[in-house]
This record gives sequence, C-alpha cells and structure tokens, in this order.
Amino acid sequence: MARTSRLSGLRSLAPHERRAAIAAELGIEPGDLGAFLDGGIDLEQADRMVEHAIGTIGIPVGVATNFVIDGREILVPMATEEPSVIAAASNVARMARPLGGFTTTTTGPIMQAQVQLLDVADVHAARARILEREAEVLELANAQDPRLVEHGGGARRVDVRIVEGERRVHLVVHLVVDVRDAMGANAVNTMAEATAPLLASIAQGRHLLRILTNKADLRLARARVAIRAEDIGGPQVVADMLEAGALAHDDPYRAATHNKGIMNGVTAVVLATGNDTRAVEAGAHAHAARDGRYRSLSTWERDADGNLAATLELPMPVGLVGGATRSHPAAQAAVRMTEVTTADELARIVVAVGLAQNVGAVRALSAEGIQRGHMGLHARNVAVSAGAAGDEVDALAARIVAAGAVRADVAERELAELRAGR
Ligand SMILES: CC(C)(COP(=O)([O-])OP(=O)([O-])OC[C@H]1O[C@@H](n2cnc3c(N)ncnc32)[C@H](O)[C@@H]1OP(=O)([O-])[O-])[C@@H](O)C(=O)NCCC(=O)NCCSC(=O)C[C@@](C)(O)CC(=O)[O-]
Ligand SMILES: NC(=O)C1=CN([C@@H]2O[C@H](COP(=O)(O)OP(=O)(O)OC[C@H]3O[C@@H](n4cnc5c(N)ncnc54)[C@H](O)[C@@H]3O)[C@@H](O)[C@H]2O)C=CC1
Repeated sequence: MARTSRLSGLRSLAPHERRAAIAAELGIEPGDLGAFLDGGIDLEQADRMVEHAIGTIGIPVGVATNFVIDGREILVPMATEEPSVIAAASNVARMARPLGGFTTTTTGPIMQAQVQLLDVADVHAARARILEREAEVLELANAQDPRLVEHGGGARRVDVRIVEGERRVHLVVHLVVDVRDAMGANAVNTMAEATAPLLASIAQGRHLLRILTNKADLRLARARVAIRAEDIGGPQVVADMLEAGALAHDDPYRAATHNKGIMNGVTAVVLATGNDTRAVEAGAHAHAARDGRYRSLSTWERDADGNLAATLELPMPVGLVGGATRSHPAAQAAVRMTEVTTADELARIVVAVGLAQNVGAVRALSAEGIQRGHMGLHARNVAVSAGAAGDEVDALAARIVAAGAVRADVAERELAELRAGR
C-alpha cells in the first residue's frame, strides 16, 4: 500500500519530481513509471495493435491524490485530455478523508453472453428443454477455456429469456460466466460461439448473434462517501447539491451531463489501465436507463449528522489480463501504481473515482460555478492555442484569468501585449 496518497503540493513540482515523489510513496523506482514518458508504445507496437496504424496520439496521464478506498491509500492514474478533472477528483478525495474516504462493494466479475435463437416454434417449451440440459451446455462452455477454469472462473449458469418485442417474440439464451480477472468479452464470446449450435439444436431452431452483452448488470461496482458539510462549503452548498442531484434524477437533459461528470473520472482510470472505455461507457448508460428512463447514476442525501452522503453504482467490466492491459507498458505501469492484484479491486477504484468526480463537479456548480476552477486550469490550453510558447504559457494564462476572460481573442491580444513588454 502507498504510505500515503495525501500528497499536498504535487502541483508545484515538475513532472519528473512528481514521478519520484509517487515512486517513493509506493516503494518503487521512478524508472518503474518510465513507460509514461513516451506514451508507452512505439510505432511497431501500435502496428501490432490496430490495423493501418500510422502513429499514436498522446493523452496526458496524471495522478489523483488523497484517495482512501476501503481503508487503503491509493494513488490513481488518470488519462484525460480535460483540464481540472484530476484536480477535482483529488480535491474531493481530500475532503472525504476525515470520515474515512470511500467504501465500495462489488457483485463479482460476472459477465454474460447472448445467443439469439430464431425459427423456434415453441419458445416456452424450448426454454424448458434448454434449462433441462444446462449442465451439458455449461460443460461445453467451460471446455473452451481451461485456463479460466484453472483460475477459479467459468460458466456458472444458463438463463433463457423470452423477450416480447414489438414485431416478434425473441428467444435469447444468456451464458452467465465468472471471468475472474478478465474483462471477459473474448472469453464469453468464445463460449457463446461454441455452445450456440447445441442450443439451436435443443431449441429446434437456428442461432444468429453470439456475443457478450455490454449491459453488464451482474458485474456491478458501488461506492459510498460521506463528506462533512464544513469540508465541502457549508450546509447551503450541501442543500444545493441535493437540489442538483434531484434534477439529475428527474430530468434526462441534466442526467446526461451529471453522468458525463461521473464518466470524466471513470473513463480516465479505465483508459490509463488499458481497459475498454466503450464497454464501460455502454454499460454505464444502459444502467442509467434501467427503469425505462435515463437518470443520474448517483444518489445524493444528507445523513443523520448533516454530512453529504453520496453513492454511485454502475457496471464495471474491467480486467487485468487480456486486452491492452497486459501488453501496453504504460497500462502496466498504471496498474502497478494502483497496487491492485484483482480486476475486482480495480473496479472498486474506478467507481470511487467516478463518485469523487461527480461530487467535485456538482460542488463547484452548487458553489462558485464551473468556470472559476475549470477555466482557470483550461487557460493554459487557450494560451497555447493563441501561440504562447515556453515561459509565455503560464504568464499568458495568468493574464487571461486575471482579466476574467479565458478566450482566444483576449489571449491573442494579451500575448501581443506581453511580447511588447506591456
Ligand atoms: C479545480 C478545483 C479543484 C480548484 O478548487 P480550489 O478550491 O481552488 O482548490 P485549492 O487550490 O484550494 O486546492 C484544494 C485541493 O484540490 C486539488 N487541486 C486544486 N487545484 C489543483 C491543481 N491545479 N492541480 C492538482 N490538484 C489541485 C488538490 O488536491 C488540492 O489540495 P492540495 O494538493 O493543495 O493539498 C475546483 O474548482 C473544482 O473542483 N472544479 C470543478 C472541476 C471539474 O469538475 N472539472 C470537470 C470538467 S467540467 C465537466 O466536464 C463536467 C460537468 C461540470 O459538466 C459535470 C456536471 O455538470 O455535473
Ligand atoms: N462488446 C464488447 O465489449 C467486446 C469487447 N471485446 C474486447 O475483448 C477484450 C477483453 O476480452 P478478454 O476475454 O478479457 O480478453 P482475453 O481473451 O485476451 O483474456 C482473457 C483470457 O485470459 C485467460 N486468463 C488468464 N489468467 C486469467 C485470470 N486470472 N482471470 C481470468 N482469465 C484469465 C483466460 O483464458 C481468459 O479467457 C477487450 O480488448 C475488449 O475490447 C471484444 C469483443 C466485444
């Protein structure tokens, strides 16, 4: 475990000094974080990863500080192009420390593959016939992945769903698989393809789609945090945050933005660790609409002591084996930083960071507004876009923040004045 994640003042260090400070907390060498220096992969490796590769695109990786998750001090790698995300997560993690930080639970690494069956005359009887032969189906599925079974995973159950659609009734078989430390898509897809002919023959029909569902609602991760009112801006800020949370529950227009704030944190950790951002995002938004209406993924309350009590639950299909996580040196360094040894532990960190991010954004919206903190940090991007270089960047950013106008036209004018010595 990191000695502490409470690294105040990291912002004033140079990147190499930050790497040294983080390595010291983790008891590793700064060189162990060296993969972040050049993005971790060269063109040769990129060419092996995707088709028609022509290069790579750099995304900054930063470290969210101050996190205590289930009693453990965690330094969290985050890959994001957006300013103020890492600052906001670190800020809320700091506020959460007096009451013990974040507490998480998970439902275990259970993924599901769907096999669509067509041309079945008697869907109800077919369902019964498939369930009668569940053991045979599971045995065939598990024969596809002895390594997963060796690691304690494997196909656990068969569910058969009769989906009443607008134009027809669908017969869909779910293979419910414990994928242990894998994200699991390839693992369950292989099982679905192998068992589909057997399922079709039992149903006396034919199979069509054989693929994982990204509505990974058997693989949930949950986080909870309590923050004292005085640590988050006072009782009025807490009251206003509850109003903001209520609107996000009721209004899909607000819910989409509220959830985007959550995904600022979630996607950044998922990307840094080489996991599949689209799978996590698809699962999250499906979960947000699980009662038929798109709602916020988090809940906001005031506890008996007047503290803000926030929770977040979402599907979290992330892995430590397979995908890019194993093969990408920067993803490996990111996993090392988190010190997790199971996919379940990684899922807990991701959901805690999502909740911190959500609280951070809504706190700012309920207090001073988003522009002060966010645009203050975005000012450096605006300065670079206006043509500032080297030392000019920070100087120009400071000028446009002081002018209260973090805009391209103001930045260009101020840059001209800066260069003219005014
Ligand atoms: C940016 C802050 C945190 C400043 O807030 P502040 O109160 O000025 O911060 P501070 O300078 O007093 O520092 C407090 C702590 O915050 C962290 N911190 C503070 N600044 C930095 C920094 N530069 N670099 C690294 N860490 C920083 C750091 O942990 C620091 O502790 P320390 O290290 O000093 O002991 C605050 O204004 C904030 O949280 N703003 C919200 C930012 C945000 O949510 N950005 C996301 C982008 S907007 C969006 O996409 C989503 C949205 C908003 O639409 C979602 C929604 O609507 O729900
Ligand atoms: N709809 C979707 O989300 C889809 C996603 N994908 C992609 O699939 C990839 C992930 O698939 P995976 O099956 O996770 O990858 P994978 O097939 O590369 O690795 C999983 C395999 O690793 C082995 N293994 C070794 N140690 C293990 C352990 N401790 N726990 C579990 N398995 C262990 C098992 O044989 C297991 O089947 C991602 O790259 C994702 O982008 C692919 C198709 C569809």
